[in-house]
Amino acid sequence: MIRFEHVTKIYDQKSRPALDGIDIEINRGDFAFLVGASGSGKSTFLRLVLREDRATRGSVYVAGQNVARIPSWRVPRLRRGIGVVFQDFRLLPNKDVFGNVAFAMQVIGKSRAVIRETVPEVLRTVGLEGKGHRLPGELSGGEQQRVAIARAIVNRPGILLADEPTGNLDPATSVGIMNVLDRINQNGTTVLMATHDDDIVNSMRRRVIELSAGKVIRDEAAGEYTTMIPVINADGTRELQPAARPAAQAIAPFDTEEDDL
Ligand SMILES: Nc1ncnc2c1ncn2[C@@H]1O[C@H](COP(=O)(O)OP(=O)(O)OP(=O)(O)O)[C@@H](O)[C@H]1O
Repeated sequence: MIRFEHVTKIYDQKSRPALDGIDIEINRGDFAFLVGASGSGKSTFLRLVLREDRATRGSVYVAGQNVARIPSWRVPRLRRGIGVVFQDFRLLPNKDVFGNVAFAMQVIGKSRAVIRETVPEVLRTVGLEGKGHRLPGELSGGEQQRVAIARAIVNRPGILLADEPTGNLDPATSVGIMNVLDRINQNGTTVLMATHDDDIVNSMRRRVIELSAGKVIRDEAAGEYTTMIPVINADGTRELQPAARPAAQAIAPFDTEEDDL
C-alpha cells in the first residue's frame, strides 16, 4: 500500500538528510506505528506519502503508483485516498460536528442525500452519535479528535495517516482514540500512526517502525517502544536511558473503553 525504495530527503545541503535511504513496505490492512525522537523524520515520511514534498532520491509508491510521477492536477485524487489526522484536530470552529464531517464530502461533490446518510453512520463509528449539532468548542479534546477522525474516514480512504493523534490528550482519552483507530483498521483501512507515546505503542503491540536520524533502526511485527531520556552521570558524561514510568501514568488495557461506542 505504501512502499519506500531507497528514499532520501534532503531539505538543506548543510544538514544531515531528514530521511536517509529508507526501504520500507506497509501492506494493505496493516497497522503500523512510526516512532522515533523529535527530528527523526516521522513527519517528513508522512509528507512524502501525501506528496506534500518530494523525495530527493529514491521512489515513494502509494497504492502502486509512484507519487513523483503523478501530475500535479492528479495529486488531489491521490490525497482523496488518504485520510489524515493531526495532533491539533484542525476542525472548522464555526461549523458543527456534522458540518465539519460533511464538508469533506461537499468539497468532492457528494450529493446532499449521500451526505445526510453517510455522516451519521461515520459519527456512530467514532462514538459521536447524537453530537452532530455541537460546535467544536463545546467538545472535549477526545471528542474533537473523534470528529477529526470521522472527517478523515468519511470518504472511505484506503489509508489513514495519523500524526501524533493522541499528543494533546490524556492517557484515558487516548485509549478511546486508539480503539477508534483499531476499529477503522479492522474494517480494512491501512493505518500509519506517528507517535512519541510509548504507553500507547506498548499496549497495542502492532508493527513498530523506528526512525533515528532519518534511518530505519527497527521494524518489528508486534513491537514495543521505549522512549529514551538523556541522563547526566556523576562524572558529567551524558547517556540515553529508558524513561522511568511512574505507575500513575500507566494506562488501562485496550478492552476498557473510554465510553461505549
Ligand atoms: N521544511 C523543512 N526545512 C528544513 N528542514 C526541515 C524541514 N522539515 C523538517 N526538517 C528537518 O528534517 C528533520 C526531520 O524532521 P521531521 O519533522 O520529519 O521529524 P519528526 O520525527 O516528525 O519530529 P517531531 O516528532 O518533532 O515532529 C529535522 O532535522 C528537521 O529539522
